[in-house]
Amino acid sequence: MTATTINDAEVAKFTAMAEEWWNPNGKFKPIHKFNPVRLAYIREHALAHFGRDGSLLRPLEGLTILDVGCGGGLLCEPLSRLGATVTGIDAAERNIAIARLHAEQSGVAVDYHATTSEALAAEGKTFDIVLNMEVVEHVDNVPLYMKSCADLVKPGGLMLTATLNRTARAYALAIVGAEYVLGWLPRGTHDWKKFLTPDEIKTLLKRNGLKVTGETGVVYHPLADEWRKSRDMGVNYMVMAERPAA
Ligand SMILES: C[S@@+](CC[C@H](N)C(=O)[O-])C[C@H]1O[C@@H](n2cnc3c(N)ncnc32)[C@H](O)[C@@H]1O
Ligand SMILES: [Mg+2]
Repeated sequence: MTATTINDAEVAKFTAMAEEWWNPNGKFKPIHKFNPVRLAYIREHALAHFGRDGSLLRPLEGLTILDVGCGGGLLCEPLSRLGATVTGIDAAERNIAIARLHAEQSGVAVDYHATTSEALAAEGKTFDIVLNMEVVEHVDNVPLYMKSCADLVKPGGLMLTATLNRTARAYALAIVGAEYVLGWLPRGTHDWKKFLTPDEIKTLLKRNGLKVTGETGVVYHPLADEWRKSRDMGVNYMVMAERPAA
């Protein structure tokens, strides 16, 4: 049997929620709220890394982006609007169907496929930027997942990872708080044991030939009802890495 990163129960869970992706007040409300800060992070680092002029209408023109575990395409669409050539993949076929329909209705070009990072890496595909946003805590075989995501990064390219830290605070906020007290997320969305610390993520990136070049925490500000970057990586965080040019 070939090794897979697919956890059937996780993929079934996301399949069951697929109709909700583009509802800003639905089950993915936290991701909608979270989207501006991570889009800004991706945009800022893509511009800096590839020497692009942010004042242009489509500053990412000519760059290829792969969004692994793209869900309904909440990142794919705005990145395509910024000019990038975007491919979105997800293990849940239903997500891909919803993402395709929405992109079509919005008049945005995104190349969507129901597949996995390991399948795409086996084909030898590579991209300027690989996004790994809120997925690693939902997969099986994390080493294979991180290796295949890293293999998909071109020499000189970037990989951005966002996930949840395995701390007591993340348990209190992301699981007890978000799922049970506030009801922001359906109960059972996250399994604390599957969370990875920034050091574990960085070790996996380095092991697969990437150089870690940045990291930030992301924290919710209740009064502003807004997520912002922070030095505090204790709950939500993002890590940036690059594959040295060949
Ligand atoms: C929390 S959602 C994040 C969606 C998207 N990246 C975002 O942040 O808007 C996790 C996504 O990963 C997908 N997924 C789970 N396991 C996967 C795997 N092994 N390979 C690819 N996608 C997977 C799920 O179907 C789901 O759409
Ligand atoms: Mg998650």
